[in-house]
Amino acid sequence: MAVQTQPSDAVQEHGKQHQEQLHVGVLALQGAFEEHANLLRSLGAKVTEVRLPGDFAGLDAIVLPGGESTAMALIGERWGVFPQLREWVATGRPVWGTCAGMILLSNEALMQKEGGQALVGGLDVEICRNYFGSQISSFEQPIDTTLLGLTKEECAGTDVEKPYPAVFIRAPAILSVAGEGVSILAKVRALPCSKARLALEASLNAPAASPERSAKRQRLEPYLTPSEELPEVIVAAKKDNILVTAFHPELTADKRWHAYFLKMVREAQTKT
Ligand SMILES: NC(=O)CC[C@H](N)C(=O)O
Repeated sequence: MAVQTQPSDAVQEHGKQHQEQLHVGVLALQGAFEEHANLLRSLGAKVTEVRLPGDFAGLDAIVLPGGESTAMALIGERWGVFPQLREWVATGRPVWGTCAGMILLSNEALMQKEGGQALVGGLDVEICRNYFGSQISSFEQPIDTTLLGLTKEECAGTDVEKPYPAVFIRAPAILSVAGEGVSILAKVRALPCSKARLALEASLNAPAASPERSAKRQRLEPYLTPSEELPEVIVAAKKDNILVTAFHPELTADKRWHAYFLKMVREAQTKT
């Protein structure tokens, strides 16, 4: 009997698929993790819900969903998943934070809950929690996504020219970028809600007069001073393998942000 030395087409095909399937962890402590998992699966990824340090094994990327960043931080510290996330981000592995997840990935968060909150950090930006207001001030806003540079094929059939329907729910906004190399992917024009405005003003009162305080005043000035045009805030940004969006791409049928993230993960793999 002839010995088969070449793998059959079926085996090769299976091997190819196996090699190409991305394995994405979705932080599942609280919030909209299931919706992310479903969308990622629909784009061909294998998904694991991450609750404990042992759940990181074999992952190519992690998504931090929307929800309540303070609750996630409390559980995440207690269950030991936050220290591991910090290491994940610090070693340059791909990660995407949406809404609460974006708060967790920023190095500085204004309007924190009383007593402060733990962050994962990694992206050198200053964000303001609940910039746009409370739950009842939720809104949908079309945003331009041409900067993502996706083709129609990469977007699972979505018309990339069409504005993207971004859903904002108690969303944060990026007010300033401190470090080098942060690409701004989307902006919207909006004033801070009254609570956020008060918090921004209060943050300028401490510490005592110092060069840091005047630098901060300069950064926050556009959000506090009335002008003809509404101030612009950043709602999507990327640096190396960190992606953040203030809105909730898992709550729409449009898959372009998930497709973009998976593309970013594949590119990260070819670089290593
Ligand atoms: N929809 C959301 O993820 C809201 C985030 C929430 N404002 C927080 O601070 O965690």
